[in-house]
Amino acid sequence: MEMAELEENTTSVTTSTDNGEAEDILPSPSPNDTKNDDEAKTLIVPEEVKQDLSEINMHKADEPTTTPETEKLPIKANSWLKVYAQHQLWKDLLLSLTIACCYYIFQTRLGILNYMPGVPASFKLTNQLREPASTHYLIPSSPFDLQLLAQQEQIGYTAIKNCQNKLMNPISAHNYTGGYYLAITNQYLLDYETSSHPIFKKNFTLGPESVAGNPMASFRMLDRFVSLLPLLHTKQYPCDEFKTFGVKMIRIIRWPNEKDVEENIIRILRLQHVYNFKTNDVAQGILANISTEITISPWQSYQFGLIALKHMKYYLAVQWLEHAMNGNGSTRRGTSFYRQVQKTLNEAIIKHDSTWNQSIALTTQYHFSERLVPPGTPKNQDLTKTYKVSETNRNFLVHVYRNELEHFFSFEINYWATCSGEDLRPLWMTSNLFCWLESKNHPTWTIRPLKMELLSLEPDIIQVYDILNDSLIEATLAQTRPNMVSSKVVDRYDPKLSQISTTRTSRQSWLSDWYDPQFSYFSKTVERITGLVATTQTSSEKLQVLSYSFGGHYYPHVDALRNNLTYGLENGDRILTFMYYLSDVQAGGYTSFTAVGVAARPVKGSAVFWFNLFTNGETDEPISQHGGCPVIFGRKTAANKWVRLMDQFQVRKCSAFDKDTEILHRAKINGYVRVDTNIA
Ligand SMILES: O=C(O)CCC(=O)C(=O)O
Ligand SMILES: [Fe+2]
Repeated sequence: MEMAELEENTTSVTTSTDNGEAEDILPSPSPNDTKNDDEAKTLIVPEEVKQDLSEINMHKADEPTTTPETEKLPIKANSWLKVYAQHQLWKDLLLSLTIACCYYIFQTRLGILNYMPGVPASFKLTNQLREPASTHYLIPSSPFDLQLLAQQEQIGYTAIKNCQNKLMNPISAHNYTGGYYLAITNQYLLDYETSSHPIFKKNFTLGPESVAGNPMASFRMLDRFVSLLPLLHTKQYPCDEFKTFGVKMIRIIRWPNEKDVEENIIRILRLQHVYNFKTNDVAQGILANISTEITISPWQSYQFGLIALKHMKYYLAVQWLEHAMNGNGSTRRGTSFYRQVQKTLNEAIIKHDSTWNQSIALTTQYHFSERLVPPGTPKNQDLTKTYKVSETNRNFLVHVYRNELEHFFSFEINYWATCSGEDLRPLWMTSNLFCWLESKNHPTWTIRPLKMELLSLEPDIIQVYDILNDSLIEATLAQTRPNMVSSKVVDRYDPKLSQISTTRTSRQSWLSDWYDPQFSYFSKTVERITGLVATTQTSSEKLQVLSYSFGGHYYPHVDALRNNLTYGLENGDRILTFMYYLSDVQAGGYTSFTAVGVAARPVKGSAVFWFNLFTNGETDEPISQHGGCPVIFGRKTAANKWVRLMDQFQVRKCSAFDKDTEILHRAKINGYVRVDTNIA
């Protein structure tokens, strides 16, 4: 399914949601609620609701009305509150407000966290207090969330470490509960000391950030919080310091739950799926040839298998379950754990094989990875041959795709390949690509020419370096960080289906040029580089600032809004995307141009830009299709400036069919300085 970017109509979305919630919570006025029938009548048809009513009746003109009109009326919360106030019905006003508040608290503040095994019931109750919506803690496994958690765990670790000595006292160690707590304490300490601790030891100040940017360390941390720490957070645990830590944790952050662990696993599975990381490597803590030395136990491998199965990544489920059984040789045959894993593995193999379909096999072999088990395949068959076919097949598909033939899976295969750094551009193109110094586009660049790099010809995709300074980046992030919310996408065919989605797992915030003069730099720079109009309110959208943590991605899409063009309809569609990179990324996080066959590397202070529309106004699809590759280590921040079509009528000539980009053309006319070495 094709998704397009949700444009900036968040205010209207929120408003309608608020109204929707409020409808349910307000008591429908009943005669018992009011003092007499006359008053009740006045309430039932309030003046400002009458208008809504007549509108609704207009739409429902043909429907037989069996129930009184007022009962069907979708009355807005604030309408009723106003009515109560106007009529000085203080009791009703108070009641409605109380119900509204309770509803709000239950819906937004209290998560239903029944995931924590071994946590006392009283503890669970307080634990249900979650952060208010719309802070940056909103998404499980978000970097800020994990960072704070990692920072706090330092305190918990010190408390537990002190407690270990107490528990090793011969009297408590021999007592039954003392022995139990000592065992768990030791297990916790070992777990911590083989994951987060070495990271903190390397660099104490950057410790929390490094844990939060490392999928393996984060997973191990969340898993400790969910499966080990609750066992210690009991009345009996002889360690007051740790109890204080637990209570503080609930107050200042929240206690992570199994959903957070699941989200972390999903992100690691996504990394495997896109980058083709081998399960055995991941279990050894190796991602993208970088060894984290943070490993996954057989029990945890089993959890990975279960989550992969739940999310229908059958080939990964099979691999993780196999690993749980024999991966590191420590799982003994015949134990109940072994049998449990075996049972789940059988289930996964059946599901895997039944989804195998010979007719689509050639295009989706990467989905099935190296484990190709079509029904009837003899065991121990040499699969290397089939794997090779898939490589050849992928190159073939790249070719097909470049020739713009419809092919369902090819863009996805190109996405995986380019995200991994493969260059699929044809020779005719790469041999004509170059870098140049641009000094004539605008007087600004006379003294400090722009470093331009052509990533693609027809259409031109250009990356330009060193156009942002660190202080502006800092200011932008500081300004937007508190307002980050999870990004949404809208269904191309049904805009009502806008939702937090798995196709786009970033967080975002909007920043206006008019908020602070320093932020107008982003629009001005677009104008000075592209020659388009971008600094007026109608010519470009506010800056959209994005943040991705590990596993965060944006599945291939086009930025043009087409059918979903509602916000700023009169300004026209998104003619050009100018995307600034506000950070480097430790590993991953490229921007893949699926049809062109190349990915831009995120370099802090650079930007990449391209036209989404032809000069005749139509969407340049699939060529403008692109996606944000999953971040492997670290965090990625970027910012989009979308330029709209209508205000460009004087600067970009319309034509029936002209794919050419003006920027390179103009540079050539200006006599640009060509640099043949790669700037990046
Ligand atoms: O993060 C990226 O590299 C791509 C982001 C993107 O395509 C978008 O926000 O529309
Ligand atoms: Fe995009």
